[in-house]
Amino acid sequence: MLEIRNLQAFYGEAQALHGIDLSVGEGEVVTLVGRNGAGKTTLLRTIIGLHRGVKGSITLNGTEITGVATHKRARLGLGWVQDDRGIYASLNVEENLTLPMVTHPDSAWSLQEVYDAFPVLADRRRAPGTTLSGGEQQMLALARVLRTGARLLLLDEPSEGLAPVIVQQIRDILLRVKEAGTTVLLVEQNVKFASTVADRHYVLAEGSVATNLDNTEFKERQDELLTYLGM
Ligand SMILES: Nc1ncnc2c1ncn2[C@@H]1O[C@H](COP(=O)(O)OP(=O)(O)OP(=O)(O)O)[C@@H](O)[C@H]1O
Repeated sequence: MLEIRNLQAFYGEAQALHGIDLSVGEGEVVTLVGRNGAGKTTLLRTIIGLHRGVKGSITLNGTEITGVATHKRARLGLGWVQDDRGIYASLNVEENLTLPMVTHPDSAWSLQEVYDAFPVLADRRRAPGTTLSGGEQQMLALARVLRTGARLLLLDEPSEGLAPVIVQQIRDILLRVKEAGTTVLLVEQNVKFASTVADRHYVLAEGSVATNLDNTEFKERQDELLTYLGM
């Protein structure tokens, strides 16, 4: 579904990605792990089209998208949950949920499906974006992208800073998303969380792929990875 070849990204003169090769198959859940500054967020931003200064190839279902505008990439099936969650503070929960453009009606979640999956959003449907807790914001951000019907979700640290009970709910939703056949590429520093949702993992180091592990190998090497990541 997603094929990345020799991807390089720059901030001015400084090179942040040094020739990334990566692929994500249809229906797979794949994580990007790595120390701070390894290039995970830059890679996601490059895939969604928010980063300029890029060389190399990114294809989505066989279509080269490196020169394609971000909104057109969304129409091709990419959905992005950014790390600041991108909630409209002046709108309430339901308005935030009804705003996104549905790009793929067959896989788009209805409001009712969202409320069934995230009861807290149903309870808070009239609450302004500004009053939501971190966990509620993360759920809303995820729910909004599910409303579009995106076929490949790009998530930047969905579990970051959340209470264990919320992390568990996010995990359950991701497992449901996966069961429905949606493909997911996520940045995830929580190794335990990553191992409960993903099929494969790319470990990035200094803008390159250090290693690519299936989930069995990843679990076997969990202690080593935790030490490497400084956790
Ligand atoms: N706006 C920027 N201007 C210049 N350099 C940047 C900018 N954003 C990131 N970088 C550099 O690009 C490299 C990759 O950063 P990136 O944020 O993608 O890493 P990351 O793995 O997502 O780290 P973190 O977990 O801390 O978010 C780092 O060397 C970082 O210093």
